Amino acid sequence: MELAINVSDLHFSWNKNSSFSLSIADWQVSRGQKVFLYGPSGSGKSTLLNLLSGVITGYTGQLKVLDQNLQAISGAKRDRFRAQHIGMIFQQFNLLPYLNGLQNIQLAQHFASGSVPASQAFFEQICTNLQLSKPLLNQAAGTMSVGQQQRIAVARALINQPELIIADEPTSALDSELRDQFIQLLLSTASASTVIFVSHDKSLAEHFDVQYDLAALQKANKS
Ligand SMILES: Nc1ncnc2c1ncn2[C@@H]1O[C@H](COP(=O)(O)OP(=O)(O)OP(=O)(O)O)[C@@H](O)[C@H]1O
Repeated sequence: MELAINVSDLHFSWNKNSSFSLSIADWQVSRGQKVFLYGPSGSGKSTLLNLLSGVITGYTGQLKVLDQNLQAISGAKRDRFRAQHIGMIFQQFNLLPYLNGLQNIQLAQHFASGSVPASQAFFEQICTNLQLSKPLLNQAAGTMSVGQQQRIAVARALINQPELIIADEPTSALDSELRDQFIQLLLSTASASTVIFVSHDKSLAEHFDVQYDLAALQKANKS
């Protein structure tokens, strides 16, 4: 079984005085698996995602993401690895408001320079799946509705065909019907990728292959 994520004896604290620490003794995610990760506020979901994407380091134990030990390489290499292999979707989408939809998507391609550029056919497939019309691609992101921004953010995360997609509470601004539609859209467009999707909302778990409660994952490992 090829692994996308392989964790053993992972331990992380923000600093010596921090009351919070994240410890996972053993956790594996296979390539292509669609994973739902939930847990209450403050349980460490964003901290774990930041470790998985190499945004933070300074942990002890083993953490391999797509067979790469992100702590063993330089910050610049980590940034390049993230741009080329990981697509990220955040709660606030992080689009640049003065750029249009297309330019926001192209930014991801710019940062991933060195990887094979997406073909026009793949770009068009993403636009069709995510219902991104030409007028929307030409519209400034700052003037888009939340749902439109979200679809642009997904296109940006998928355009480099990353092996791993990390989504941190990307549905919190949507009502429940749009939430389900959004997840189906994301999972069908990212069918070849491993997806780690984080939310407080357990009712979304049914869309995924496997679900983890982060608090239980930590406790189970301690017992
Ligand atoms: N940069 C930081 N420096 C120090 N402590 C931090 C930092 N970021 C987060 N923490 C602490 O780490 C703990 C876990 O936070 P984290 O954001 O990972 O939780 P979460 O499960 O994602 O929460 P939420 O669902 O509310 O977003 C919290 O106690 C938080 O205060």
